[in-house]
Amino acid sequence: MFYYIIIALFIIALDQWTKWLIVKKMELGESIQVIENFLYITSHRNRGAAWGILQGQMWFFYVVTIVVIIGIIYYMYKAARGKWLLGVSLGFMLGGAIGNFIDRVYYKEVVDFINTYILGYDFPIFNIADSALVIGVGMLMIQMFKEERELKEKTNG
Ligand SMILES: CCC[C@@H]1OC(=O)[C@@H](C)C[C@H](C)CCCCC(=O)CCC[C@@H](CC)/C=C/C=C(\COC)CC[C@@H](O)[C@@H](O)C[C@H](O)CNC1=O
Repeated sequence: MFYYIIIALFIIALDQWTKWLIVKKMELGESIQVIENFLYITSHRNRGAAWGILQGQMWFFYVVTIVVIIGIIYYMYKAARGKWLLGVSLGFMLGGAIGNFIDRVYYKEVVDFINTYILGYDFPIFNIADSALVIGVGMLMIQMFKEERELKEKTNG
């Protein structure tokens, strides 16, 4: 249980440190090429959620994020005992949710800077917290499929 909180704290620290660097070192809209036509660091702000949906609906984001955080901590306490993959995925999601929550409370918008062109499509600019959330969701799905398969094997005898 305790290790998963450490993972979340590490992700929050990394997320907030990178966002602090972007805010301090870069002008809004400034872009630095990392890998041509693939990866750029672009200073960007988003007052909404993914793809900029629900711009400015801060109260909605506060409520949803707090529900998400409480749900993760409860689930971590109840279900993650002994299931390290589940615990790690919850730790990633918790870190990501809190990382963006700090931005929304402090800046009233989220700092984004990872600008990738996946298969030529200009994917929305995101940040470490988003990556941790998406990775956490992905690991949670794997854990669920694993449990599903084990359950089937057990019932099939
Ligand atoms: C990743 C969740 C987004 C994150 O949710 C959060 O904070 C949570 C904790 C609080 C929200 C209020 C609730 C979830 C809204 C669900 C949602 O939005 C659909 C998600 C789909 C997702 C599949 C899982 C795809 C991925 C997208 C992107 C991330 O790609 C890596 C693009 C990110 C860029 O648009 C960037 O500008 C976003 C900005 O940083 C603010 N981020 C958020 O709102």
